[in-house]
Amino acid sequence: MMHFDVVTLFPDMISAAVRYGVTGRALERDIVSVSMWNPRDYTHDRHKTVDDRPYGGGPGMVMKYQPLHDAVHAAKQSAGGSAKVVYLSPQGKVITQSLLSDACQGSQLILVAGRYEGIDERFVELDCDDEWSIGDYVISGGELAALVVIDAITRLLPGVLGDDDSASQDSHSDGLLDCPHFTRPERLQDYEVPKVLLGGNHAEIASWRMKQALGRTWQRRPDLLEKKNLSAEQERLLKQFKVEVN
Ligand SMILES: NC(=O)c1ccc(NCc2cccc(O)c2)nc1
Repeated sequence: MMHFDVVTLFPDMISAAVRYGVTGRALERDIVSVSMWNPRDYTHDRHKTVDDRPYGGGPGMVMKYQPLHDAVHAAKQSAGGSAKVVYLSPQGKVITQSLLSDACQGSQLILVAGRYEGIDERFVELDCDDEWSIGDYVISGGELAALVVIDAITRLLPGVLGDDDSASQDSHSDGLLDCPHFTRPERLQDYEVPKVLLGGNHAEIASWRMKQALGRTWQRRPDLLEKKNLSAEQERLLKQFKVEVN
């Protein structure tokens, strides 16, 4: 059982989003659990203050250390597991499929979702083990980033996806982009389904799919291809793809 604990000022945002699809089924089957911890519940002043003005001036507010620290402490107590605390921010390490598959090994992940201009740096330094980013852009809070992490990790857990190998067939699971997919009708306007997919030759279909994955990666994300050591067969298929497109 993997425990996700989300420290967030908007707990309903998290609980509402994880109820659907793959994550919803994983919750029902107790493969994962998701708990929310609201820093506002760990304030002790009348106004339940979670933010304050930035030292040095400037626009916006900064989340205070103490409510965040106490919320994380409560999350750690709840599952007693070896919890890893991750702060989601544009300043973090950009997540990849391999980083997420490594994260599957742990049993408890505490995800801290910031709002406002950010959080007191001393919380990042003292209480967080890692800082992750879902990409080089800024959104209004870390909650959507936490949901991306929860979804992407949950899919990788054993038993979550239908036939296990569909996760391994995911794009980016072998460092390549996904191949094209088709379903009925066979003909749409002048665009036909590739004939090879209509036959039953599974070996031929598998190599067509690999060729397409290699070709699309070469065309759209050559940076990913740089990182890959291709097998002789993959090199042959990519070469064939390049000939066919020219
Ligand atoms: N790329 C991301 O993972 C990401 C994460 C959070 C976020 N917004 C909240 C926030 C939190 C901290 C600093 C800050 O500047 C903004 N925006 C983008």
